[in-house]
Amino acid sequence: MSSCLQIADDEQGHRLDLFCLPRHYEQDLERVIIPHGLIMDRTERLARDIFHDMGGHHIVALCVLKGGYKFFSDLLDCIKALNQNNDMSVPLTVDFIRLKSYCNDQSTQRVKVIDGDELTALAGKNVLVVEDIVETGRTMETLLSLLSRLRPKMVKVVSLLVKRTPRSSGYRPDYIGFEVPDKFLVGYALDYNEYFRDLSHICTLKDHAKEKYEVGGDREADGLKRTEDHCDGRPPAVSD
Ligand SMILES: O=P(O)(O)OC[C@H]1O[C@H](OP(=O)(O)OP(=O)(O)O)[C@H](O)[C@@H]1O
Ligand SMILES: Nc1nc2[nH]cnc2c(=O)[nH]1
Repeated sequence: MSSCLQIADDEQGHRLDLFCLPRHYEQDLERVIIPHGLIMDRTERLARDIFHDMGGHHIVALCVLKGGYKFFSDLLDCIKALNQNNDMSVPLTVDFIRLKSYCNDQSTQRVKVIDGDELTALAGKNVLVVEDIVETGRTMETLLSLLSRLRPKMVKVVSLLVKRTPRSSGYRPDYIGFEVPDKFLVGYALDYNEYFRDLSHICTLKDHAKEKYEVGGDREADGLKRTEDHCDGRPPAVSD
């Protein structure tokens, strides 16, 4: 089983005033759960593991947008650094796919392919899928089934985060950065209705922030379908 850094369920995280944070989110955040520096340190090690396991062959790194873009960029920078400083090196090319299933802090249970490159180029290739978080596992299982039809030579998945949750299908990526408690996380490109991607640390949200940036109004009364209809990838307007 892939080893990873465990963030315990009773981990309280860190006080906000110990870190630099954007002023526009100061009232919305609860705690810093994973500081940016720790993300970078763990990413460096994941890059080394991937380089040793997959090195020697051309890798197509497939970024799962939007949430995966920061981790993808930092992970590839680390692999590039290894390429420059080792006798062995691995040619890297990149591809992108955009998948969406979350609205507010819940899965709509339908994974939509919004857009992406023509992925037929993945046939016969060693593919490294780069994802920010696995929660239910639905997004990754949908993508892996889509990829299998393209007949790649090999597919490995790296996810920065895996959530410990009873909602999980049991799916585990090949490489995992951190295993995290069952809390909704934002920052480092993880969003809440498109906000908070512009935050460096991974944080929890205050309850009032979930209401402030909510899409679709009263979720209890509206039900899942209406909420899903309102989540079109455009950030809701919020007053300061
Ligand atoms: O394991 P799951 O329960 O399927 O959840 C994981 C997915 O949820 C998020 O995507 P989201 O739908 O929020 O789109 P985004 O990447 O544009 O933020 C995240 O980026 C993963 O792709
Ligand atoms: N931003 C964000 N997206 C998710 N998708 C699945 N789980 C999460 C989460 O905790 N935060």
